[in-house]
Amino acid sequence: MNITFLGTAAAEGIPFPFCDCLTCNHAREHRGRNIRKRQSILINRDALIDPGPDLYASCAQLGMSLTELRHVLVTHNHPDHFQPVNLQFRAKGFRQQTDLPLLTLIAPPSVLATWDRFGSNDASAEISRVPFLPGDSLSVPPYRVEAIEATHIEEAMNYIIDDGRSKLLYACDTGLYRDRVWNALEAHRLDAVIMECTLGSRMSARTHMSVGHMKTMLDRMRLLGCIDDRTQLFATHFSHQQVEPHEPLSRMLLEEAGVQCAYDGMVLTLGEEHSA
Ligand SMILES: O=c1ccn([C@@H]2O[C@H](COP(=O)(O)O)[C@@H](O)[C@H]2O)c(=O)[nH]1
Repeated sequence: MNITFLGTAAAEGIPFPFCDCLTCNHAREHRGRNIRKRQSILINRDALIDPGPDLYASCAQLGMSLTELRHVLVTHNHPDHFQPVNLQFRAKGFRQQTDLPLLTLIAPPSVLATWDRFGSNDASAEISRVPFLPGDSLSVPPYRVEAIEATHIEEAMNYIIDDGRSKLLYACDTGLYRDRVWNALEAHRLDAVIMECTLGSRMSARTHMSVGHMKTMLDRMRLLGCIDDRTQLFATHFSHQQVEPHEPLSRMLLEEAGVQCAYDGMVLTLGEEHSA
């Protein structure tokens, strides 16, 4: 499974244009891995999680097209994770010379309501919708997708994605899992975990993760046998208000939690990593 981080920031991005905190100012001055677009990942070339506000800019910057995209999974109904216009522009009039595969839109009902409220049309966007909720699973070859309940807003989900060779847990956005979620997770042996660490080392909250909470979650996963020393661990979805620039943040995450710090353009081939 190839995974490309299209964006690694929380709602505001880094730098946030309306902010002059140290992290935002450092990013403007030093750029590189300090610049973070809003959170989204591409799996292989055919599955995308969270088509947020920076999707087109990320693809342009990384030289990637989405013409092979077949599955879009949405975690929850927040505007930094789902922007209907990204998919509305799949309509034929906007790409007259290009045929696209039918797209499966896997999303909670609240996201599908947003899709409808923005005047979207499934037929013209060549989309087949699949209402999805925590506890649901389905097969969209080559993937098996399972949703577990996130601790964030109503209907928010994290996804377990299995391509038959490797299994990924995508854990954005969430706070500490509720007890009932661990029963569902227990059955899984994970090759990679991508977990939000919105709050860095500065604070804790119920609906987002700090490095302390991340360690608590990973310790419990280890105890249950979901992860072991071979599992690759990544932190992402950082808030400019809570984290330092990329280098000190990377050091802190590695030292305190044994976790790698994701950056925009990072590519994982489960077991390897190199820049796009
Ligand atoms: O505990 C928190 C929660 C949020 N923030 C900041 O707010 C934005 C938006 O958060 P959402 O919960 O995803 O709506 C987030 O990017 C943080 O910058 C926070 O600092 N602490």
